[in-house]
Amino acid sequence: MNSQIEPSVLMPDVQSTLDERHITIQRVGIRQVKQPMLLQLADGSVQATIAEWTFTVMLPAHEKGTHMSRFMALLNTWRNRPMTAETFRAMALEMLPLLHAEKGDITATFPYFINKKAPVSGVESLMDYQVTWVARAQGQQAVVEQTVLVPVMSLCPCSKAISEYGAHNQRSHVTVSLIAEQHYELDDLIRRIEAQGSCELWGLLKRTDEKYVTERSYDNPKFVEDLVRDVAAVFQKLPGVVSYRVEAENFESIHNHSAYAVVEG
Ligand SMILES: Nc1nc2c(ncn2[C@@H]2O[C@H](COP(=O)(O)OP(=O)(O)OP(=O)(O)O)[C@@H](O)[C@H]2O)c(=O)[nH]1
Repeated sequence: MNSQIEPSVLMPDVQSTLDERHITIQRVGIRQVKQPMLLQLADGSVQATIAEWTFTVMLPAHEKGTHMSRFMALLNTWRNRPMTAETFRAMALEMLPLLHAEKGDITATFPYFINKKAPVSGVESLMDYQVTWVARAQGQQAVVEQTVLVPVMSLCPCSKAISEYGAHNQRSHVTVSLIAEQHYELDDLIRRIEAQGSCELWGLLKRTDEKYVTERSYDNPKFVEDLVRDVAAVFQKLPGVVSYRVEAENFESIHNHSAYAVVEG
């Protein structure tokens, strides 16, 4: 064997052969890839997190297999570059020529951390929020959808109205998916959503803060319907919004099931 020849050239390349079943595959790729990820924040700092990635492309009917190794190769070239939703979009556009694909999607789900100050004592602690970015690319265009899951507190208005004292309350998950013509920072989206809960959450609370949270939620009761409507009203008014979806799940403390609502606009 000639030692100058790259060994893979001599190997059969099965995925490059012709397929005769005439079936286009809408999405083929890899998923459940866990990798460190750097986020470029608006204040110039960089946050380290870990993302779970999915990469897919459309495969034309005549091609037997995609270039499976190139998804990971793409991720490798981006792994030290701090990401924003905009660079994530650029990554999806870069994937298409690399994979010889007309169409493809990239999804990354990761925890995002905000340093919050408790409402009375001012003690600082981190809160985690689950974020998902989906970039859908076709030709020269790519659209990014940002989804954030924001935990808040909800207190039942009915329970408050019918009870001589107290009211049942619980943790609620408010999940907003947004496609917009202009960029919205994660902090900005999260704060707009948190403001609509009966009360927001913090990682660390002292007794003075706990009193505040208890009274604030009591003064601001919300059904699951109130949560989705109030959050939807915020996103309806934001400039450049193409579409939004607001979902709320209340982990009811008086039931072993959740109350649930969705608004799409
Ligand atoms: N297409 C495809 N490849 C698979 C699958 N499972 C494992 N692989 C392997 O993924 C490996 C890398 O795929 P390719 O990107 O085509 O590798 P390559 O031909 O060395 O690289 P390129 O020349 O860049 O295409 C190959 O060894 C494939 O056999 C599968 O279900 N589909």
